[in-house]
Amino acid sequence: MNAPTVDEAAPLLALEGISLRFGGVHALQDISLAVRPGEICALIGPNGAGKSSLLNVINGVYRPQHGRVAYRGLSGRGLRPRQAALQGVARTFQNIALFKGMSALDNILTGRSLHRRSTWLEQALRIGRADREDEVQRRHAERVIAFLELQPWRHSLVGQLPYGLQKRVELARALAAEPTLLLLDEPMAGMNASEKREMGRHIAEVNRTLGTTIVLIEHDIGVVMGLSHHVVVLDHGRKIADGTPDQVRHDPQVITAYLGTHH
Ligand SMILES: Nc1ncnc2c1ncn2[C@@H]1O[C@H](COP(=O)(O)OP(=O)(O)OP(=O)(O)O)[C@@H](O)[C@H]1O
Repeated sequence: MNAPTVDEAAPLLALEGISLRFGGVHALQDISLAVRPGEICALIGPNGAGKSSLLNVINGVYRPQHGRVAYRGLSGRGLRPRQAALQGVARTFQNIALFKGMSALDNILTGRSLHRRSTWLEQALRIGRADREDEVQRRHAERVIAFLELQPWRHSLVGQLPYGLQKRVELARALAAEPTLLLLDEPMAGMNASEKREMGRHIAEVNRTLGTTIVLIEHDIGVVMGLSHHVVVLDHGRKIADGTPDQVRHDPQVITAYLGTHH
């Protein structure tokens, strides 16, 4: 997979000195990092390193005790989740969070909710703007479905789809929101090798074709190194490396953390 040229402009997202505690647990300690527009940035590290917590700080689910989050000209202790969504941050979850009894298309349509102008009453009665909007949202969802090659399953109930396709529907739902920054929490967890290749291809395509900036958590180092422009390594809540895949691959601290010989 060829990495696209990454814009050298100012960061889209900058974290400065982020610390997050849960009681006595220091989930994140003094984390600073910058994500440039158009890049795929991977967060890697052993279990419990703080990767999911960091995604939750970025999209405002967790508010750090210390530090600043700067995103698209907004800067502060962190965004609120709704503010983050309105500012173009979308995410997927480690454990699939879809409506299993609904079709793939209807799940993907839920990703369009922020783009609706009609009130819930207009939507419930299917009157006024709601009717016209339905058509627009559906057309948009169909474009995402085509882009991620999900057409054969658009009317299938999500709960009946194989795991790899459910993960792709979840990616589609996040993409339906037209995000500027897409956060993917283990998009390939639990997949076999060919499903991982397929998902890696789609993620690269989203980045390359739509220009979406992506921060992803992934455990499979082979996948990460082939897909990402930028890799940040966390261990026990601290950042231990930050650089290109090649720089990180040869970092002695990273090798030690992964071999687990320093604890
Ligand atoms: N809501 C919470 N309440 C209490 N402790 C938490 C909470 N969320 C995370 N933690 C703790 O913070 C630390 C970092 O957890 P986090 O889930 O961010 O790590 P991770 O790198 O994503 O791990 P994994 O790879 O296992 O998903 C862990 O010690 C975890 O137990």
